[in-house]
Amino acid sequence: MTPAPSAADIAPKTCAWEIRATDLKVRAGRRKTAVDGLSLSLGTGAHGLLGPNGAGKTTLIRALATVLRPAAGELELFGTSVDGAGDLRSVRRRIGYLPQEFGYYKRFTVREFVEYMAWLKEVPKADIPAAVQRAVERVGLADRADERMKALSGGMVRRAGIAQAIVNDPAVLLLDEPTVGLDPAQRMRFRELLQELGRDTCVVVSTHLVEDVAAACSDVVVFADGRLVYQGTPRDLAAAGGPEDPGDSPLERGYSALLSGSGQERGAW
Ligand SMILES: Nc1ncnc2c1ncn2[C@@H]1O[C@H](COP(=O)(O)OP(=O)(O)OP(=O)(O)O)[C@@H](O)[C@H]1O
Repeated sequence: MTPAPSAADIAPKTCAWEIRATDLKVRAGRRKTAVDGLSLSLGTGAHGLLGPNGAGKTTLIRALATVLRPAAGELELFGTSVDGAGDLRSVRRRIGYLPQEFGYYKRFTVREFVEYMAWLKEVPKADIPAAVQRAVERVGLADRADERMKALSGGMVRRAGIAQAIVNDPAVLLLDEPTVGLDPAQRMRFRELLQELGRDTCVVVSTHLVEDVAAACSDVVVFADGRLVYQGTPRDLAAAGGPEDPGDSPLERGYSALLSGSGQERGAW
């Protein structure tokens, strides 16, 4: 008789890196290779993804969310290859994703929207009400949870988007420009949430706001023209800049110095 599987056999595989890309290429549209030979390993922590317009950040995040399939190279999430050949359901259950633009039914209340996303993520039915309540509380929307989505301001809609991304307690959380439209107080609160989430989650946050990265991320990934330009601590990135580099803060100057070294002009039109 075959022995029953042990708890270790059926527990989710633990791995040093939640995300591992090796010479990864991803296309945006038919022709453009927007991620062009990326090798990168990311574990638990808040990783700030910086790069100029068109660098390939959104394309990378879409590949990590398993929305886009790699064109070449290897991408592993939780040690499982996501080349499109296998069943990705168990991987997707462990991902939270806030796209730059996300769809929702305007007549849904915030609670209904987040509940719906929890159901799509296959959160066990009995756990959904508490998971939704916790998610809306974490983004400061508990008092608006029973209002319809169409009655919310742009910043509140984005906070509802963050709530749906965290409702399944993801092991990998992907946030594409999450602070767009947030007022200063909410941005501060978001930074705290990011720090909190980064303690036990692999968070990748794409942003143009270098200060958000400085305040909330333990690791910075700079991406330009589909390629990795830098990965390291915010402190080391700041040290790469000098007084002659453009920017309002040491980190911005370090970022500018790196981009000009890689042939990119930060902020050039
Ligand atoms: N559907 C598409 N068809 C063709 N090219 C595309 C498509 N989507 C994106 N691109 C191109 O791929 C490159 C990377 O785009 P992407 O949106 O990933 O960059 P990004 O770093 O997120 O930019 P931004 O900071 O402006 O949001 C750009 O050159 C863009 O023009």
